[in-house]
Amino acid sequence: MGKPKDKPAKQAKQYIEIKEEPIEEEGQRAVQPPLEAEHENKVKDEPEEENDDDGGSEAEDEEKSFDELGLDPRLIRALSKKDISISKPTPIQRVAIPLILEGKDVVARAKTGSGKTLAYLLPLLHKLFADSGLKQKNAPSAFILVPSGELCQQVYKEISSLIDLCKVPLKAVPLRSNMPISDMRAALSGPPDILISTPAGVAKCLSTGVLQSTSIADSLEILVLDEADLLLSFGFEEDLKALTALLPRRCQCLLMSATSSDDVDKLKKLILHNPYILTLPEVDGVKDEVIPKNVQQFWISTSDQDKLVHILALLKLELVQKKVLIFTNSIDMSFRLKLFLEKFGIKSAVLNAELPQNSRLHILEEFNAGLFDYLIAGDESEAKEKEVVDKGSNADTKRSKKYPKQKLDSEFGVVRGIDFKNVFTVINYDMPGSAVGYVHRIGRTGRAYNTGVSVSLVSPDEVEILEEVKSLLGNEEDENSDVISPFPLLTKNAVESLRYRAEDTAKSVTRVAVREARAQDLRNEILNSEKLKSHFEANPRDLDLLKHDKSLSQQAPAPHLRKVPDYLIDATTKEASKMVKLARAAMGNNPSRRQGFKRKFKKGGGDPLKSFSAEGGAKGGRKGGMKRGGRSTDGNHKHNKKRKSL
Ligand SMILES: Nc1ncnc2c1ncn2[C@@H]1O[C@H](COP(=O)(O)OP(=O)(O)OP(=O)(O)O)[C@@H](O)[C@H]1O
Repeated sequence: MGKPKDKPAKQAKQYIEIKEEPIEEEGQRAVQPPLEAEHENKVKDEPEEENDDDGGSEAEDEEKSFDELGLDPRLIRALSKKDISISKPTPIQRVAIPLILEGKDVVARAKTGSGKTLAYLLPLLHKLFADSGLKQKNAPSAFILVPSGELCQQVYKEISSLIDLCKVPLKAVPLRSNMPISDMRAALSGPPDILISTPAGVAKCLSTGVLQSTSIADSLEILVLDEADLLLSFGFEEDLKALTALLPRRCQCLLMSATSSDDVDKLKKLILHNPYILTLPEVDGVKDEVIPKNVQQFWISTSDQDKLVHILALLKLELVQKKVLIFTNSIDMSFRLKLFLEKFGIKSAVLNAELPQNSRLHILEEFNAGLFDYLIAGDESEAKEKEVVDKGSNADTKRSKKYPKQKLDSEFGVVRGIDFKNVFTVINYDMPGSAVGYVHRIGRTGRAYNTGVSVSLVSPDEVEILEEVKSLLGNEEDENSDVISPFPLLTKNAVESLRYRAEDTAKSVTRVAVREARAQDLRNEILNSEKLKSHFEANPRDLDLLKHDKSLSQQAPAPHLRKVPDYLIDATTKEASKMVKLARAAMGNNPSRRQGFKRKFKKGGGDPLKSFSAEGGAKGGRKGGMKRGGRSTDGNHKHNKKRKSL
């Protein structure tokens, strides 16, 4: 088994800023300052190391393999056997893995989709392989705490597949706080080596005696807080405090997060001990590293009422590539959109906190497996934040209050951390309520260095939040550089050509129709949920049992709405649509080809989104690129100062 060959701190200096907290005096981890208390340790920068005296160069570090990080060969083989073979570590993995193997506490903040899960899972498994069977235990050796049930399942699947592929006798179990106590007891009998749960799940085990605090103190070796920025905001503070008091001094703690926040700081102070803090550097003062560079971000200025016709034009005229994940801020709006799109023959599924968990997991699995192309996610947590900003001005937000909060699953988190596979386009039908919410939503595309696009529909009420996002992601030194540009492929003509049909159809999607569809979907999914439970127990790999993008309206779409007549589409839009299709064909379904595609277009300067001008038609190459001050849809031209290169 190899050892890390370079000092980890040195290894990826060029990618990640490493800060090491000063050594505290020896003490019990159990004696922790209260959450509110000021942490006494100050973060200090690592001493400057101008020259790489170990001979390591930036290029060499980029080439570092998993093997050179000192990981167990079984894990490396397992990575190569996964559905999408993983051969080279991502930057955060390159830095975090050796530190974790050395036993350090680590705080890792890295952009969405950058591979944080494997950054902690691989060294965690490596350590458990080595320790396996050494000591009789009464509780799991590792706890992985996540903020939502979906993430719990996702992490569990990832661990289970690695354990299976490595053929080691380790056991991981996922836990839900709403599980019956008898199920919890059965899950923890043994005990398993790894427990994946929300903090509430662990708290329930403790309060019901399923887990003993002395067993945790004796057995726990590693604690991971994944999506740490959410753990406190999802209301797990008390549960975490209770657990902290039980942590043995030797327990290694890891904290993973895509964004930094006061909550992350609180957790760091509460739980970690002399951690290495891995954070992304601001490259040349540019802060947009939070969102991967390979995601092109666009916006469209529109009134609230016109959002339907705009999204129809984007999807029906094929101006965005599939798969498409669409965010709304309420469940009602999700169903309204689904019903509306159905009328035009566009099938979609809705994901929301009201559905039973089995259904939600199955919807995610089907979408990830490519069984349908459009998923509408009701991201109500963002609406709540937005309500404060909006003072309740949004009609759909108001309507959603009819559905009492307790009906929704409080551990549902549709946005953050969920690894939606191969989503090319994220559309914000409603803008999220916060800039951080925006980062997490957009992070569902461009994962693992694939390319992606985001398009936000921005009404006058939402301009403020757009500005917040711009200032969060923008380049302080060059105020004119737009991180989010006006969407260049949708012309005013294209929108107008669909306006009559869209407005006429929108009238038929009444509140009553929405309410009925919502109730119908819930009934279907409750039935499905039971079938799913038993079916998946018997056939864990079968994805084809139930389809979630079924039509909810009674009538089939009218033929004239299903197909947009040729005479309605102007030449510019046809050209734009053709280019998007060509781009899709060039990429195929294989995500790994996307990178190659991007390189290909880069060389020729012909990425359609970069080179197409809605005014002048597609010309390819730099000359044909969107001009300064060029105009996309009405109202956007003023903001079209300069396009960010990717
Ligand atoms: N070294 C790698 N090479 C290629 N793909 C990878 C690598 N590591 C992870 N991935 C893939 O990248 C995707 C995103 O990884 P992951 O979910 O860990 O991101 P994340 O940083 O946790 O994002 P988020 O902050 O949104 O949760 C996953 O599909 C994962 O399988």
